[in-house]
Amino acid sequence: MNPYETEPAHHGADEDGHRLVGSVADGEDTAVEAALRPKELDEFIGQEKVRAQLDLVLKAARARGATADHVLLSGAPGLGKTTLSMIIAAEMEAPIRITSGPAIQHAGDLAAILSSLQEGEVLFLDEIHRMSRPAEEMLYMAMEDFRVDVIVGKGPGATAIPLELPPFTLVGATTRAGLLPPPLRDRFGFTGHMEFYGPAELERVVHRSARLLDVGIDTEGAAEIAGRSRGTPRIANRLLRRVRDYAQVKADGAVDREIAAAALAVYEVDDRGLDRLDRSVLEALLKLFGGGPVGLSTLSVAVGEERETVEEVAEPFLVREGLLARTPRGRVATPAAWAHLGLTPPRQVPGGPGQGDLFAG
Ligand SMILES: Nc1ncnc2c1ncn2[C@@H]1O[C@H](COP(=O)(O)OP(=O)(O)OP(=O)(O)O)[C@@H](O)[C@H]1O
Repeated sequence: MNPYETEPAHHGADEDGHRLVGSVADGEDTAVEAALRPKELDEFIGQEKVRAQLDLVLKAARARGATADHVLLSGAPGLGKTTLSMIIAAEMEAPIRITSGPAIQHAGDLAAILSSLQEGEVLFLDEIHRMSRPAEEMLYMAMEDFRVDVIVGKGPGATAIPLELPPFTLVGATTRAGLLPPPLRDRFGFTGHMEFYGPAELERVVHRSARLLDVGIDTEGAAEIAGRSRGTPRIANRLLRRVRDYAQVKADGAVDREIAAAALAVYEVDDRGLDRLDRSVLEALLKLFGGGPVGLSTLSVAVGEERETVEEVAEPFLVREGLLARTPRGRVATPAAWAHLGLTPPRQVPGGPGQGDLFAG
């Protein structure tokens, strides 16, 4: 692990990338996403607040003939941070360079990138919170003074050679703005928080992508996919591609509610966007432990998964959906979880311990 990493390693990230409902990009996403990215701010669906704020920042910079202020975008994977950074560059009619925090291990790596930027260029730094500390410190000066000190030599003979940089716009992306050290956060002129998308917005994403992929889809078919997309355009686009396959093989290629539901049933994505892993966690919690509380380790053994997989891959969405709660005594199912799986909660003995209490800890 990188000694400078400011966040625990993403045990779950690789696994998440292999799920149909994972929000991290997989190989196929990378290949297809370029074609599906909105190219202008007006084309970008949802995120009204961020869009309106960014629109002002960019228009003002353009009117002044200046380079736009540095922009920080925070939000979960797949919500459109890369897409927005490309839109920023397009709106500023500037070229864009794309890199990521983990790719910059040494300050020298960053110096090489910064010193080759053109005037006005947009530098997109994904996962900026995972950059090494020395690179981060170099970035402070570059952002503020458009200057870096390049250290030449080692030990007592080392000298710092100042290097002027052309003005550029840094667009940093992070899953959690709170992970950034305050001096770095403070150097951004504008921070946009990306929210999960609502069903109506996701429907628009599905319709737009279907048009670009030349897939016939009706309103109900799009709604069916949107409702299972976990608030995330990347997942909506991925589900659409799988539904398209199904429609081509099993029907005439057109997508309606029935086709979408049947296709996603094949892939075990239920009407709320839960997949096999999510449901097996919920089922174990409800059927084996009476809804909890049950400790994470016990729950993970029961599901046959690693602790990290349950905690980092399955739970965040279950918590967000209000199906599972993390309490000091262990994991607890909510009434919505019982309802979602069509099960009836056991009757609690007044004052007595819940069945799952036996397993808590
Ligand atoms: N507002 C939107 N309107 C239409 N499509 C969108 C929107 N936001 C994202 N998408 C689509 O979702 C996909 C993923 O978006 P993007 O790569 O920008 O996400 P991201 O937040 O940068 O993810 P990561 O953090 O993993 O890099 C792209 O194909 C993009 O076209």
